[in-house]
Amino acid sequence: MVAPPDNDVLWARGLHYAYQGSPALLGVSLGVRDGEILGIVGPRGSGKTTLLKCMSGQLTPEQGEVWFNSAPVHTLPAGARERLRRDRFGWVGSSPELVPELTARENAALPLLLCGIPHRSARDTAQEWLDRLDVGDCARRRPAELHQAQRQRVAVARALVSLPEVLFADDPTAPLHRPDAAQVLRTLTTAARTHRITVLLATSDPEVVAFTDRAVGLVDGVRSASLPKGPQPEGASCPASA
Ligand SMILES: Nc1ncnc2c1ncn2[C@@H]1O[C@H](COP(=O)(O)OP(=O)(O)OP(=O)(O)O)[C@@H](O)[C@H]1O
Repeated sequence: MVAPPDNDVLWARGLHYAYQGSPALLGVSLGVRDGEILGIVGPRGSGKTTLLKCMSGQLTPEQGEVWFNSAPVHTLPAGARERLRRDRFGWVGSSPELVPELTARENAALPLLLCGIPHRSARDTAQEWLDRLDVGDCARRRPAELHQAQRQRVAVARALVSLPEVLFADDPTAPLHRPDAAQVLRTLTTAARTHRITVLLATSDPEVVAFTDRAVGLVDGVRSASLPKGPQPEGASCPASA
């Protein structure tokens, strides 16, 4: 094994992964710099989710290596990978997987409570993130009482509340209308830049590239050329309160 370059917080080399023999990744290599917001752009089924899961330690690649802060992830035992994901990484997917019995604020506070933060402090911090994402007034409601877009904002708050070192965002705005999506992306990327959170942002929407520092393409499990950053969508540069 050869250690990755020092300035890459996350680094993958030659990742291969297949589902029951059907290939999803065919030798993907990728370096992510500290504090960078990196877009991974590709059509449906191109392997974005599989790549994020391999890089976050949720899946073990069949071939290839993943390194985080110059330490190998792909060789870690399951328990250590679980701790890494809980303590250092955040994840938000394209559908909000909230705990139905908990309120929006309790859902958003979960990562803090799991790290042993006292209840009151966790609740207050969760409320701040719900406010930033414009769902502060939904704090006491349970997921079934919220619209899909509100649930997704709660899921984004939950992903950011513990200020992870790396946030894996897998098409986080897929269930949102365009203006909603732009606002959530502004809050997410502003928070990441303010708190120096490294972000891997997978999307099938080329317009999302405007919110990233750099973007790479993925097609049929293979990296394509890096994508140019287009103009920001209207209002994308407005600062969010994060
Ligand atoms: N659990 C699974 N079992 C079998 N095949 C899968 C599974 N998950 C993904 N695949 C297949 O692997 C390939 C890559 O899927 P993946 O979800 O990583 O792509 P994606 O770019 O994230 O797509 P989407 O935008 O639709 O989420 C696709 O052909 C998909 O059908």
